[in-house]
Amino acid sequence: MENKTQQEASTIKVSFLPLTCLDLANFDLLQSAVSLKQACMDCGFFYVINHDISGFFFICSIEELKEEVFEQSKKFFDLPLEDKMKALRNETHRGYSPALEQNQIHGDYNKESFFMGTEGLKDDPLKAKPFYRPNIWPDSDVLPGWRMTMENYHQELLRVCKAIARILALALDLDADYFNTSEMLENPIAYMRLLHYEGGMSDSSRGIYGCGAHTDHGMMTLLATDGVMGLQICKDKDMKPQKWEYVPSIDGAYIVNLGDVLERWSNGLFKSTMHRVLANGQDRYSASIKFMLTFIPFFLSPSHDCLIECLPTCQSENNLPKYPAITCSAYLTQRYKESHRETRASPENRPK
Ligand SMILES: O=C(O)CCC(=O)C(=O)O
Ligand SMILES: [Fe+2]
Repeated sequence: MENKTQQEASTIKVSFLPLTCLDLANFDLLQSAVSLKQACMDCGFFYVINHDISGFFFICSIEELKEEVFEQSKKFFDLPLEDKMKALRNETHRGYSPALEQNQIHGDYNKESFFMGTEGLKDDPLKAKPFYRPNIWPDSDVLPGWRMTMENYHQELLRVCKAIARILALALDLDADYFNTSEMLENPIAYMRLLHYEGGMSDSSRGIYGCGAHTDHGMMTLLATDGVMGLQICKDKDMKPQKWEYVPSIDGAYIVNLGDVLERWSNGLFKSTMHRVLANGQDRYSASIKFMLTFIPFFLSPSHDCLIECLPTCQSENNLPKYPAITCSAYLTQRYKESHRETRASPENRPK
């Protein structure tokens, strides 16, 4: 735990951060890849716009779906506690997590959340694996259509993630479709988290935050908020005093941040940057989806033990892999344990 002086100093220097904006409608993928590469090396946070994906016969408005997600999310969190507790989070991290559960444990106060993940299809051998277990849903009589909204959103954001992954692959000097194969993004582990910050005030001198400082575990996170300010990032965790910069929400854009898996794969070239949420007394809602992007051969369960290891384009004789290879299941299991232990795992304590 930082001492009081450091914490106070770390919150004095706050400013807004101008971030790169990735336009998915830009046909010049190489140009997009060049600016994305810079953003990923700089801080791993960027905006994505023009993510509505149109096919021959339809235009799917993810923006409309997003609004519905926020409406439905609010309806759920507005339910009496006893109704929400019927969907209480289970051992595979799905369902409702009340505000008090994380209170004091993570330094996250007044925050309630709802988790859902990727489900294995019927008769799919993956279904038996912990990361593919069935979700828990609120009662459909109480919240009709809730489950469908969340499942559609989850599905649509996977398409946005795949579009971003093409440009990320180019930025890493890989083929555009490197991540979009049946071994990878066809079957990703993707956790969605709805959050409701219940209007308390952060107090850094007492280690109280909406969401304490952390890095995200997976490959990338797509974040939408209701526009209430709160998210901050710290580009250099070793700088004293730490400098925290606000990342504002922009209408029609997602905030994307890279996670630890991509930092490992890219041999530290791309950053998984520490971030936190300051609560400012207002209610705040956010929805994030974390893509784990694992090497999972279609319909093969042993794939849970695939390796996260340095990408071929990120190593050379003079730049040897910095992180040992680790199986995906070992890595994710360890990270989940850490984030549910007594204190939130600090970025310094990530598995080596
Ligand atoms: O609520 C937010 O703005 C950020 C939440 C976050 O960092 C996360 O879900 O990992
Ligand atoms: Fe996060």
